[in-house]
Amino acid sequence: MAEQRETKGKNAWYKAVIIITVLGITAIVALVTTAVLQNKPLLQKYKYGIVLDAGSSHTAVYIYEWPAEKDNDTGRVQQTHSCKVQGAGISSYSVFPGQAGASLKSCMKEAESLIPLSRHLETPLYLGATAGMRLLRMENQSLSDQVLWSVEEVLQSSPFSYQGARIITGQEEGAFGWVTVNYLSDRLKQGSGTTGALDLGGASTQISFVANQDVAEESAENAVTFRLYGNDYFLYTHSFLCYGKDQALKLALAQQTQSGDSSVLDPCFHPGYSVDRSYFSVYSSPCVMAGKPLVSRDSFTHVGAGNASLCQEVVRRIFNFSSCSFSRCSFNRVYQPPLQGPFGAFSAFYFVMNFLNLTSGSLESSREKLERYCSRPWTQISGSDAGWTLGYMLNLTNMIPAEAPDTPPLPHAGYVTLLFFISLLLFFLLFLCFRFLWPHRNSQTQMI
Ligand SMILES: Nc1nc2c(ncn2[C@@H]2O[C@H](COP(=O)(O)OP(=O)(O)OP(=O)(O)O)[C@@H](O)[C@H]2O)c(=O)[nH]1
Ligand SMILES: [Ca+2]
Repeated sequence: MAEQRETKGKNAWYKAVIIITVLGITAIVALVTTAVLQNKPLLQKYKYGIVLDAGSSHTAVYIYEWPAEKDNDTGRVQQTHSCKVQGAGISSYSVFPGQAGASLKSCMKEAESLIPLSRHLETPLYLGATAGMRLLRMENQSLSDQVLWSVEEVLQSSPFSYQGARIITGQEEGAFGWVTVNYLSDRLKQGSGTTGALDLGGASTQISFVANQDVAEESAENAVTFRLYGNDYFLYTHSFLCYGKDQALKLALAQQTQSGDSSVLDPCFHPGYSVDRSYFSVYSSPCVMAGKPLVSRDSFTHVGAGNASLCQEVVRRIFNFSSCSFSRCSFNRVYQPPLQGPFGAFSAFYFVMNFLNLTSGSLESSREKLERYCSRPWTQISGSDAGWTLGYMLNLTNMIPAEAPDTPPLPHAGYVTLLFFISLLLFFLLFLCFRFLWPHRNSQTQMI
Protein backbone atom coordinates (compact mmCIF):
# COMPACT_ATOMS: atom_id res chain seq x y z
CA MET A 1 0.00 0.00 0.00
CA ALA A 2 2.76 2.35 1.09
CA GLU A 3 4.70 1.31 -2.03
CA GLN A 4 1.69 2.10 -4.28
CA ARG A 5 1.33 5.54 -2.64
CA GLU A 6 5.05 6.17 -3.15
CA THR A 7 4.89 5.21 -6.86
CA LYS A 8 1.79 7.43 -7.37
CA GLY A 9 3.55 10.34 -5.65
CA LYS A 10 6.67 9.83 -7.82
CA ASN A 11 4.60 9.74 -11.04
CA ALA A 12 2.80 12.96 -10.10
CA TRP A 13 6.14 14.62 -9.40
CA TYR A 14 7.57 13.40 -12.74
CA LYS A 15 4.56 14.84 -14.57
CA ALA A 16 4.92 18.16 -12.76
CA VAL A 17 8.62 18.34 -13.64
CA ILE A 18 7.97 17.50 -17.29
CA ILE A 19 5.17 20.09 -17.56
CA ILE A 20 7.29 22.76 -15.87
CA THR A 21 10.30 21.95 -18.06
CA VAL A 22 8.24 22.06 -21.27
CA LEU A 23 6.64 25.32 -20.16
CA GLY A 24 10.05 26.74 -19.25
CA ILE A 25 11.59 25.79 -22.61
CA THR A 26 8.54 27.10 -24.47
CA ALA A 27 8.77 30.40 -22.57
CA ILE A 28 12.48 30.77 -23.39
CA VAL A 29 11.94 29.92 -27.07
CA ALA A 30 9.05 32.43 -27.18
CA LEU A 31 11.22 35.07 -25.50
CA VAL A 32 14.10 34.65 -27.94
CA THR A 33 11.78 34.45 -30.97
CA THR A 34 9.95 37.61 -29.92
CA ALA A 35 13.24 39.45 -29.39
CA VAL A 36 14.56 38.36 -32.77
CA LEU A 37 11.36 39.24 -34.62
CA GLN A 38 10.91 42.50 -32.74
CA ASN A 39 14.42 43.66 -33.50
CA LYS A 40 14.79 42.19 -36.96
CA PRO A 41 15.08 44.95 -39.54
CA LEU A 42 11.95 45.05 -41.62
CA LEU A 43 12.25 44.18 -45.30
CA GLN A 44 14.96 46.54 -46.47
CA LYS A 45 13.74 49.49 -48.49
CA TYR A 46 16.08 51.75 -50.36
CA LYS A 47 16.27 55.34 -51.44
CA TYR A 48 18.13 56.47 -54.50
CA GLY A 49 20.12 59.37 -55.85
CA ILE A 50 21.46 60.04 -59.35
CA VAL A 51 24.51 62.12 -60.24
CA LEU A 52 25.66 62.82 -63.78
CA ASP A 53 29.37 63.45 -64.10
CA ALA A 54 29.66 65.55 -67.24
CA GLY A 55 33.41 65.30 -67.72
CA SER A 56 35.52 66.67 -70.55
CA SER A 57 35.99 63.29 -72.22
CA HIS A 58 32.62 61.68 -71.51
CA THR A 59 29.53 61.78 -69.30
CA ALA A 60 28.68 59.03 -66.82
CA VAL A 61 25.43 58.51 -64.93
CA TYR A 62 25.86 57.12 -61.41
CA ILE A 63 23.01 55.63 -59.39
CA TYR A 64 23.45 55.49 -55.60
CA GLU A 65 21.26 53.71 -53.05
CA TRP A 66 21.04 53.66 -49.26
CA PRO A 67 18.72 52.02 -46.71
CA ALA A 68 15.56 54.13 -46.51
CA GLU A 69 15.35 54.23 -42.70
CA LYS A 70 18.92 55.38 -42.30
CA ASP A 71 18.90 58.79 -43.97
CA ASN A 72 21.33 61.18 -42.43
CA ASP A 73 22.56 58.49 -40.11
CA THR A 74 24.77 55.48 -40.46
CA GLY A 75 23.28 54.09 -43.68
CA ARG A 76 25.96 53.31 -46.18
CA VAL A 77 25.54 54.89 -49.58
CA GLN A 78 26.56 52.58 -52.36
CA GLN A 79 26.92 52.95 -56.09
CA THR A 80 24.57 50.41 -57.65
CA HIS A 81 24.96 51.20 -61.30
CA SER A 82 26.82 53.40 -63.73
CA CYS A 83 26.06 54.12 -67.35
CA LYS A 84 28.59 55.57 -69.74
CA VAL A 85 26.94 58.01 -72.15
CA GLN A 86 27.76 57.26 -75.76
CA GLY A 87 30.03 59.76 -77.46
CA ALA A 88 32.24 62.53 -76.13
CA GLY A 89 31.66 64.95 -73.24
CA ILE A 90 28.84 67.53 -73.38
CA SER A 91 31.32 70.34 -74.11
CA SER A 92 32.01 68.70 -77.48
CA TYR A 93 28.42 69.58 -78.53
CA SER A 94 29.28 73.27 -78.75
CA VAL A 95 28.67 73.14 -82.51
CA PHE A 96 25.16 71.68 -82.04
CA PRO A 97 24.36 72.53 -78.40
CA GLY A 98 20.80 71.20 -78.76
CA GLN A 99 22.12 67.65 -79.17
CA ALA A 100 23.93 67.56 -75.83
CA GLY A 101 20.74 66.71 -73.96
CA ALA A 102 19.71 64.02 -76.46
CA SER A 103 22.99 62.20 -75.82
CA LEU A 104 21.90 61.53 -72.20
CA LYS A 105 18.54 59.95 -73.03
CA SER A 106 19.50 56.28 -73.20
CA CYS A 107 21.34 56.31 -69.86
CA MET A 108 18.41 58.17 -68.28
CA LYS A 109 16.02 55.51 -69.61
CA GLU A 110 18.27 52.88 -68.06
CA ALA A 111 18.07 54.71 -64.70
CA GLU A 112 14.25 54.77 -64.99
CA SER A 113 14.16 51.03 -65.46
CA LEU A 114 16.55 50.33 -62.57
CA ILE A 115 15.03 52.56 -59.88
CA PRO A 116 11.68 51.29 -58.51
CA LEU A 117 8.77 53.28 -59.91
CA SER A 118 7.54 54.18 -56.41
CA ARG A 119 10.83 55.99 -55.74
CA HIS A 120 11.11 57.99 -58.97
CA LEU A 121 9.49 61.20 -57.75
CA GLU A 122 11.64 61.45 -54.63
CA THR A 123 14.97 60.50 -56.24
CA PRO A 124 17.22 63.57 -56.46
CA LEU A 125 18.97 64.08 -59.78
CA TYR A 126 22.06 66.28 -60.16
CA LEU A 127 24.39 67.07 -63.03
CA GLY A 128 27.84 68.48 -62.41
CA ALA A 129 30.01 69.50 -65.35
CA THR A 130 33.76 69.79 -64.95
CA ALA A 131 36.81 71.01 -66.87
CA GLY A 132 35.53 70.57 -70.45
CA MET A 133 32.64 72.92 -69.72
CA ARG A 134 34.92 75.28 -67.76
CA LEU A 135 37.03 75.61 -70.88
CA LEU A 136 34.00 76.08 -73.15
CA ARG A 137 32.66 78.79 -70.80
CA MET A 138 36.05 80.53 -71.01
CA GLU A 139 35.89 80.38 -74.80
CA ASN A 140 32.22 81.19 -75.28
CA GLN A 141 29.83 81.68 -72.35
CA SER A 142 26.76 81.69 -74.61
CA LEU A 143 27.58 78.27 -76.11
CA SER A 144 28.25 76.78 -72.69
CA ASP A 145 24.87 78.13 -71.48
CA GLN A 146 23.12 76.59 -74.48
CA VAL A 147 24.72 73.20 -73.80
CA LEU A 148 23.57 73.38 -70.17
CA TRP A 149 20.03 74.38 -71.18
CA SER A 150 19.91 71.44 -73.54
CA VAL A 151 20.85 68.91 -70.84
CA GLU A 152 18.55 70.69 -68.38
CA GLU A 153 15.58 70.20 -70.70
CA VAL A 154 16.13 66.45 -70.92
CA LEU A 155 16.77 66.03 -67.20
CA GLN A 156 13.71 68.09 -66.28
CA SER A 157 11.55 65.86 -68.42
CA SER A 158 12.73 62.74 -66.50
CA PRO A 159 10.47 61.41 -63.71
CA PHE A 160 13.13 62.12 -61.07
CA SER A 161 13.42 65.08 -58.72
CA TYR A 162 15.70 67.29 -60.81
CA GLN A 163 17.95 69.44 -58.63
CA GLY A 164 19.95 71.34 -61.21
CA ALA A 165 22.78 71.15 -63.72
CA ARG A 166 25.80 73.37 -63.28
CA ILE A 167 29.51 73.67 -63.82
CA ILE A 168 31.06 72.81 -60.48
CA THR A 169 34.19 74.65 -59.36
CA GLY A 170 37.60 73.00 -59.37
CA GLN A 171 37.62 73.44 -55.60
CA GLU A 172 34.35 71.46 -55.26
CA GLU A 173 35.63 68.80 -57.62
CA GLY A 174 38.80 68.34 -55.57
CA ALA A 175 37.11 68.49 -52.16
CA PHE A 176 34.26 66.10 -53.03
CA GLY A 177 36.74 63.67 -54.56
CA TRP A 178 38.49 63.69 -51.17
CA VAL A 179 35.15 63.09 -49.36
CA THR A 180 34.39 60.17 -51.68
CA VAL A 181 37.75 58.49 -51.20
CA ASN A 182 37.61 58.85 -47.41
CA TYR A 183 33.93 57.89 -47.17
CA LEU A 184 34.51 54.74 -49.19
CA SER A 185 37.51 53.74 -47.08
CA ASP A 186 35.44 54.39 -43.91
CA ARG A 187 37.98 56.87 -42.57
CA LEU A 188 35.52 59.67 -41.79
CA LYS A 189 33.54 57.92 -39.08
CA GLN A 190 36.62 56.52 -37.43
CA GLY A 191 38.10 60.02 -37.29
CA SER A 192 41.48 58.36 -37.81
CA GLY A 193 44.00 59.36 -40.45
CA THR A 194 42.60 60.33 -43.81
CA THR A 195 43.97 59.78 -47.27
CA GLY A 196 44.68 62.45 -49.85
CA ALA A 197 42.96 62.35 -53.26
CA LEU A 198 44.53 62.63 -56.69
CA ASP A 199 42.20 62.87 -59.70
CA LEU A 200 43.64 62.93 -63.21
CA GLY A 201 40.79 63.89 -65.54
CA GLY A 202 40.87 64.61 -69.24
CA ALA A 203 41.08 68.42 -68.97
CA SER A 204 41.98 69.09 -65.34
CA THR A 205 43.66 67.37 -62.43
CA GLN A 206 42.92 67.76 -58.72
CA ILE A 207 44.96 67.28 -55.57
CA SER A 208 43.37 67.39 -52.09
CA PHE A 209 44.75 66.44 -48.68
CA VAL A 210 44.42 67.32 -45.01
CA ALA A 211 46.80 70.15 -44.17
CA ASN A 212 47.18 72.45 -41.23
CA GLN A 213 45.04 75.53 -40.82
CA ASP A 214 47.55 78.11 -42.08
CA VAL A 215 46.61 77.10 -45.65
CA ALA A 216 43.70 79.56 -45.30
CA GLU A 217 46.07 82.36 -44.27
CA GLU A 218 48.49 81.84 -47.14
CA SER A 219 46.02 80.99 -49.92
CA ALA A 220 42.33 81.12 -48.97
CA GLU A 221 41.19 79.79 -52.35
CA ASN A 222 42.97 76.50 -51.64
CA ALA A 223 41.37 75.98 -48.23
CA VAL A 224 38.22 73.97 -47.53
CA THR A 225 36.80 73.08 -44.12
CA PHE A 226 34.43 70.22 -43.42
CA ARG A 227 32.80 69.04 -40.18
CA LEU A 228 31.89 65.39 -40.68
CA TYR A 229 30.74 62.91 -38.02
CA GLY A 230 31.93 65.29 -35.31
CA ASN A 231 35.44 65.77 -36.73
CA ASP A 232 36.83 68.96 -38.28
CA TYR A 233 38.90 68.61 -41.42
CA PHE A 234 41.05 71.34 -42.95
CA LEU A 235 41.79 70.53 -46.53
CA TYR A 236 44.20 71.87 -49.05
CA THR A 237 42.74 71.45 -52.53
CA HIS A 238 43.68 72.65 -55.97
CA SER A 239 42.40 71.96 -59.46
CA PHE A 240 44.85 72.51 -62.32
CA LEU A 241 42.81 73.40 -65.37
CA CYS A 242 44.52 72.19 -68.58
CA TYR A 243 46.56 69.54 -66.73
CA GLY A 244 44.19 66.65 -67.36
CA LYS A 245 45.60 63.86 -69.54
CA ASP A 246 44.16 65.03 -72.86
CA GLN A 247 44.91 68.73 -72.46
CA ALA A 248 48.40 68.02 -71.12
CA LEU A 249 49.05 66.01 -74.26
CA LYS A 250 48.03 69.03 -76.34
CA LEU A 251 50.35 71.28 -74.31
CA ALA A 252 53.22 68.86 -74.95
CA LEU A 253 52.42 68.58 -78.65
CA ALA A 254 52.13 72.35 -79.07
CA GLN A 255 55.59 72.69 -77.58
CA GLN A 256 57.04 70.14 -79.98
CA THR A 257 55.43 71.65 -83.08
CA GLN A 258 56.61 75.22 -82.49
CA SER A 259 59.42 74.84 -85.03
CA GLY A 260 56.85 74.28 -87.80
CA ASP A 261 58.54 71.11 -89.21
CA SER A 262 56.40 68.90 -91.40
CA SER A 263 56.82 65.99 -88.98
CA VAL A 264 57.34 65.73 -85.22
CA LEU A 265 59.28 62.85 -83.68
CA ASP A 266 57.45 62.44 -80.35
CA PRO A 267 59.17 60.30 -77.64
CA CYS A 268 55.78 59.95 -75.87
CA PHE A 269 54.32 57.77 -78.64
CA HIS A 270 55.35 54.26 -79.61
CA PRO A 271 57.88 53.71 -82.41
CA GLY A 272 55.97 53.04 -85.63
CA TYR A 273 53.10 55.34 -84.67
CA SER A 274 52.46 57.84 -87.46
CA VAL A 275 49.36 60.03 -87.83
CA ASP A 276 48.63 63.21 -89.73
CA ARG A 277 47.24 65.89 -87.41
CA SER A 278 45.85 69.33 -88.07
CA TYR A 279 47.42 72.25 -86.25
CA PHE A 280 43.87 73.33 -85.42
CA SER A 281 43.29 70.16 -83.33
CA VAL A 282 46.22 71.18 -81.13
CA TYR A 283 46.13 74.97 -81.16
CA SER A 284 42.37 75.55 -80.91
CA SER A 285 42.37 74.57 -77.24
CA PRO A 286 42.14 77.53 -74.83
CA CYS A 287 44.82 75.73 -72.82
CA VAL A 288 47.38 76.20 -75.57
CA MET A 289 48.59 79.79 -75.25
CA ALA A 290 51.28 79.61 -77.92
CA GLY A 291 50.17 80.53 -81.43
CA LYS A 292 50.24 78.13 -84.37
CA PRO A 293 53.68 78.22 -86.06
CA LEU A 294 53.87 80.49 -89.09
CA VAL A 295 53.72 77.88 -91.85
CA SER A 296 51.34 77.56 -94.75
CA ARG A 297 50.69 73.87 -94.00
CA ASP A 298 47.52 73.00 -92.04
CA SER A 299 48.82 69.71 -90.69
CA PHE A 300 51.94 67.85 -89.57
CA THR A 301 52.86 64.18 -89.28
CA HIS A 302 52.96 63.00 -85.69
CA VAL A 303 55.58 60.23 -85.49
CA GLY A 304 56.30 58.11 -82.39
CA ALA A 305 59.85 57.54 -81.05
CA GLY A 306 59.00 55.53 -77.90
CA ASN A 307 61.47 56.80 -75.34
CA ALA A 308 60.16 57.08 -71.77
CA SER A 309 62.98 59.23 -70.35
CA LEU A 310 62.89 61.71 -73.26
CA CYS A 311 59.10 61.79 -72.93
CA GLN A 312 59.51 62.68 -69.25
CA GLU A 313 61.62 65.65 -70.28
CA VAL A 314 59.03 66.78 -72.81
CA VAL A 315 56.26 66.48 -70.23
CA ARG A 316 58.35 68.28 -67.59
CA ARG A 317 58.55 71.29 -69.88
CA ILE A 318 54.80 71.89 -69.70
CA PHE A 319 55.21 72.60 -65.96
CA ASN A 320 56.61 75.92 -64.80
CA PHE A 321 58.74 75.55 -61.68
CA SER A 322 60.55 78.88 -62.12
CA SER A 323 58.93 81.20 -59.60
CA CYS A 324 56.72 81.13 -56.52
CA SER A 325 55.31 84.03 -54.51
CA PHE A 326 54.25 81.77 -51.60
CA SER A 327 56.32 79.92 -49.01
CA ARG A 328 56.21 76.92 -51.36
CA CYS A 329 54.57 75.96 -54.65
CA SER A 330 53.80 72.85 -56.66
CA PHE A 331 54.06 74.34 -60.16
CA ASN A 332 52.75 77.26 -62.21
CA ARG A 333 53.02 79.56 -59.15
CA VAL A 334 50.36 77.59 -57.28
CA TYR A 335 50.69 77.38 -53.50
CA GLN A 336 50.97 73.89 -52.02
CA PRO A 337 51.78 73.06 -48.37
CA PRO A 338 53.95 70.00 -47.52
CA LEU A 339 52.28 66.75 -48.59
CA GLN A 340 50.74 64.72 -45.77
CA GLY A 341 49.73 61.07 -45.48
CA PRO A 342 48.96 58.44 -48.09
CA PHE A 343 47.08 59.27 -51.30
CA GLY A 344 44.34 57.55 -53.25
CA ALA A 345 44.73 58.14 -56.99
CA PHE A 346 41.85 57.60 -59.38
CA SER A 347 40.48 58.43 -62.86
CA ALA A 348 43.27 58.36 -65.45
CA PHE A 349 45.90 57.62 -62.77
CA TYR A 350 44.01 54.36 -62.30
CA PHE A 351 43.05 53.73 -65.95
CA VAL A 352 46.63 54.05 -67.12
CA MET A 353 48.28 52.12 -64.27
CA ASN A 354 45.62 49.40 -64.48
CA PHE A 355 46.06 49.10 -68.24
CA LEU A 356 49.80 48.66 -67.71
CA ASN A 357 49.29 46.20 -64.82
CA LEU A 358 51.13 48.57 -62.51
CA THR A 359 48.57 48.98 -59.71
CA SER A 360 50.79 46.99 -57.33
CA GLY A 361 54.56 47.15 -56.81
CA SER A 362 56.97 49.95 -56.05
CA LEU A 363 57.37 53.24 -57.89
CA GLU A 364 60.79 52.07 -59.04
CA SER A 365 59.52 48.81 -60.57
CA SER A 366 56.67 50.76 -62.22
CA ARG A 367 59.21 53.14 -63.74
CA GLU A 368 61.20 50.23 -65.18
CA LYS A 369 58.10 48.59 -66.63
CA LEU A 370 56.99 51.92 -68.11
CA GLU A 371 60.34 52.35 -69.86
CA ARG A 372 60.09 48.89 -71.36
CA TYR A 373 56.44 49.43 -72.38
CA CYS A 374 57.08 52.79 -74.07
CA SER A 375 59.81 51.39 -76.28
CA ARG A 376 57.60 48.60 -77.67
CA PRO A 377 56.61 49.05 -81.30
CA TRP A 378 53.13 50.45 -81.95
CA THR A 379 52.10 47.34 -83.89
CA GLN A 380 52.54 45.17 -80.74
CA ILE A 381 50.18 47.31 -78.57
CA SER A 382 46.76 45.80 -78.07
CA GLY A 383 43.62 47.84 -77.03
CA SER A 384 42.42 47.56 -73.24
CA ASP A 385 35.63 53.73 -62.04
CA ALA A 386 36.05 56.90 -57.09
CA GLY A 387 35.35 60.48 -58.37
CA TRP A 388 33.76 63.62 -57.00
CA THR A 389 30.15 62.49 -57.64
CA LEU A 390 29.53 60.46 -54.47
CA GLY A 391 30.95 63.22 -52.22
CA TYR A 392 28.85 65.78 -54.12
CA MET A 393 25.64 63.80 -53.55
CA LEU A 394 26.47 63.04 -49.91
CA ASN A 395 26.87 66.76 -49.39
CA LEU A 396 23.78 67.89 -51.28
CA THR A 397 21.53 65.31 -49.63
CA ASN A 398 23.05 66.05 -46.16
CA MET A 399 23.90 62.40 -45.96
CA ILE A 400 26.98 62.89 -43.79
CA PRO A 401 25.96 64.51 -40.51
CA ALA A 402 28.29 67.11 -39.00
CA GLU A 403 28.04 65.33 -35.65
CA ALA A 404 28.44 61.61 -35.07
CA PRO A 405 24.97 60.06 -34.70
CA ASP A 406 23.95 58.43 -31.39
CA THR A 407 24.18 54.70 -31.69
CA PRO A 408 22.44 52.05 -29.51
CA PRO A 409 24.82 50.53 -26.91
CA LEU A 410 24.63 47.15 -28.65
CA PRO A 411 24.26 46.24 -32.31
CA HIS A 412 21.21 44.10 -33.19
CA ALA A 413 23.19 40.85 -33.42
CA GLY A 414 24.90 41.56 -30.09
CA TYR A 415 21.56 42.26 -28.44
CA VAL A 416 20.05 38.97 -29.64
CA THR A 417 23.15 37.00 -28.63
CA LEU A 418 23.06 38.52 -25.15
CA LEU A 419 19.38 37.68 -24.82
CA PHE A 420 20.06 34.13 -25.93
CA PHE A 421 22.82 33.57 -23.37
CA ILE A 422 20.76 35.08 -20.55
CA SER A 423 17.93 32.69 -21.48
CA LEU A 424 20.37 29.81 -21.54
CA LEU A 425 21.61 30.80 -18.10
CA LEU A 426 18.03 30.89 -16.82
CA PHE A 427 17.40 27.48 -18.26
CA PHE A 428 20.56 26.14 -16.63
CA LEU A 429 19.50 27.60 -13.27
CA LEU A 430 16.09 25.99 -13.67
CA PHE A 431 17.78 22.70 -14.41
CA LEU A 432 19.98 23.01 -11.31
CA CYS A 433 16.90 23.76 -9.23
CA PHE A 434 15.21 20.56 -10.35
CA ARG A 435 18.39 18.56 -10.16
CA PHE A 436 18.98 19.43 -6.49
CA LEU A 437 15.41 19.98 -5.30
CA TRP A 438 14.21 16.70 -6.79
CA PRO A 439 15.92 14.29 -4.34
CA HIS A 440 14.84 16.57 -1.45
CA ARG A 441 11.20 16.55 -2.61
CA ASN A 442 11.46 12.81 -3.18
CA SER A 443 12.58 12.14 0.37
CA GLN A 444 9.70 14.34 1.63
CA THR A 445 7.27 12.20 -0.36
CA GLN A 446 8.82 9.06 1.08
CA MET A 447 8.43 10.37 4.62
CA ILE A 448 4.73 10.98 4.02
N1 LIG B 1 42.12 53.49 -70.53
C1 LIG B 1 41.03 54.11 -70.15
N2 LIG B 1 41.02 55.45 -70.27
C2 LIG B 1 39.91 56.09 -69.88
C3 LIG B 1 38.74 55.39 -69.38
N3 LIG B 1 37.80 56.31 -69.09
C4 LIG B 1 38.35 57.51 -69.38
N4 LIG B 1 39.63 57.38 -69.87
C5 LIG B 1 40.56 58.43 -70.28
O1 LIG B 1 41.20 58.93 -69.10
C6 LIG B 1 41.24 60.35 -69.12
C7 LIG B 1 40.49 60.88 -67.95
O2 LIG B 1 39.15 60.41 -68.04
P1 LIG B 1 38.06 60.93 -67.00
O3 LIG B 1 38.62 60.81 -65.63
O4 LIG B 1 36.79 60.26 -67.33
O5 LIG B 1 38.04 62.47 -67.41
P2 LIG B 1 36.80 63.45 -67.47
O6 LIG B 1 36.01 63.29 -66.21
O7 LIG B 1 36.08 63.24 -68.73
O8 LIG B 1 37.54 64.86 -67.54
P3 LIG B 1 37.55 66.08 -66.51
O9 LIG B 1 36.38 66.94 -66.87
O10 LIG B 1 38.86 66.74 -66.75
O11 LIG B 1 37.44 65.50 -65.13
C8 LIG B 1 40.66 60.77 -70.46
O12 LIG B 1 41.75 60.92 -71.32
C9 LIG B 1 39.80 59.60 -70.90
O13 LIG B 1 39.78 59.48 -72.28
C10 LIG B 1 38.80 53.98 -69.29
O14 LIG B 1 37.87 53.31 -68.89
N5 LIG B 1 39.97 53.40 -69.70
CA1 LIG C 1 36.41 63.87 -64.01
